[in-house]
Amino acid sequence: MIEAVGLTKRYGDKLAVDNLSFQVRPGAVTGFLGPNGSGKSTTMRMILGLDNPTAGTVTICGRPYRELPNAPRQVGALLDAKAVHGGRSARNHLLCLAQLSGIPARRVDEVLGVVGLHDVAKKRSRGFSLGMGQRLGIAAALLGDPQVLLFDEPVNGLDPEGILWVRNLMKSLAAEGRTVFVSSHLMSEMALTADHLIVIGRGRLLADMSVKDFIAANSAGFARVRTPDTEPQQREKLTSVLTEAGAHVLPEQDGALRVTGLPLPRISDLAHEAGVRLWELSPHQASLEEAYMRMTQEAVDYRSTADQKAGLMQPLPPGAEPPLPVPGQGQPGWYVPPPPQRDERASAPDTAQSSGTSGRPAAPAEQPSAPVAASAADPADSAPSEDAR
Ligand SMILES: Nc1ncnc2c1ncn2[C@@H]1O[C@H](COP(=O)(O)OP(=O)(O)OP(=O)(O)O)[C@@H](O)[C@H]1O
Repeated sequence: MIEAVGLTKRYGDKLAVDNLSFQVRPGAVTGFLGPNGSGKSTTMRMILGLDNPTAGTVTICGRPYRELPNAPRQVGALLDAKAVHGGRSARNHLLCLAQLSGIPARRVDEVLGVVGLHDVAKKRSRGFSLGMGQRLGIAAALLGDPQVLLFDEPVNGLDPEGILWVRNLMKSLAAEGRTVFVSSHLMSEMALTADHLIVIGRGRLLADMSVKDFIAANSAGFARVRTPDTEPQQREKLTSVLTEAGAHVLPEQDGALRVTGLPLPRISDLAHEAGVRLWELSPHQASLEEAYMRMTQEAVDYRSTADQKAGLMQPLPPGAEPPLPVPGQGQPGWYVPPPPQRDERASAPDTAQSSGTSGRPAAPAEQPSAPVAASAADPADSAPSEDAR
């Protein structure tokens, strides 16, 4: 169990972490989400004793990291996969970490197998790809077979097979009763991996709840309605009928309508009364990404501006019309999630009003390629020193 109470970190004028209180419990994967610069890495560094809090406390199993007996055997962490001596081989890097923590050498070969680096164990890590570096960092985190694991962006640079492997690894570690705290910007992956979420923005706690509750609290279900493509007037008629009845109707790119504010049976009745045939009437649940975007849109520090591409734009061909503006775009609170993908439609919940998980299929039951053996490296060896960034 990790517990933060009033955790605060200030760098000069910058309040990086602002009075954070939360618990990360064993037996579950807890996702740590927040926009760029929101304070996730700083929080993780304070958990690991690499930064001192300006105020507040954070403990692991009731003690600050630096007071844990044989901490590398209790806590494993991947903070910065690049923080490796490039001239050392993968095996030697892990051997050094193992020797510092009194971990037997055979454990190094075990974790090299677990992360799939056995064949390149004698190669210098300098030549490793981004994904291989991530795997080496994960191996270091697993080295001491710790009960508490922290991973900062573990799937960064991994290929699809690697992402699936990390997902199953996290879940297996949690299923063994370990505490697994993982940060990521990949919402679709978090929706499949995490049980619980801690979301921060500008250093402050925005949410501490299950993935299911988070989506339900930050998004609304909607109905997708499609009229015959061959009769566009039916679509217009239905749009005005539904709008008059109090629905909010948004056109989707493929010609369907996204309807919120009315239950599915009512949409069906109104269409029937108006003599509009329907080719599709389906319930949809918002994704974790949509819910996250909604919650954090006020807490984003680094946002790209519209790229005008003034000098690059081709003039429109004669007779062509510029794209239609999207209703509400640019207004405060505007956010239109992307249209659902086909596989999401296939796995949507039964009613537009129901809450639930992301609406995606459950994670496949693949197991990691080798038995999960966990362990820890001393994070102090693989992360920059305090305030050194
Ligand atoms: N050593 C430092 N000195 C000064 N400011 C820092 C230092 N470390 C972090 N910060 C600032 O604290 C804020 C939080 O940074 P942090 O790296 O914790 O965010 P993050 O949520 O991990 O971001 P990202 O998702 O981009 O990795 C940022 O504004 C960052 O510039």
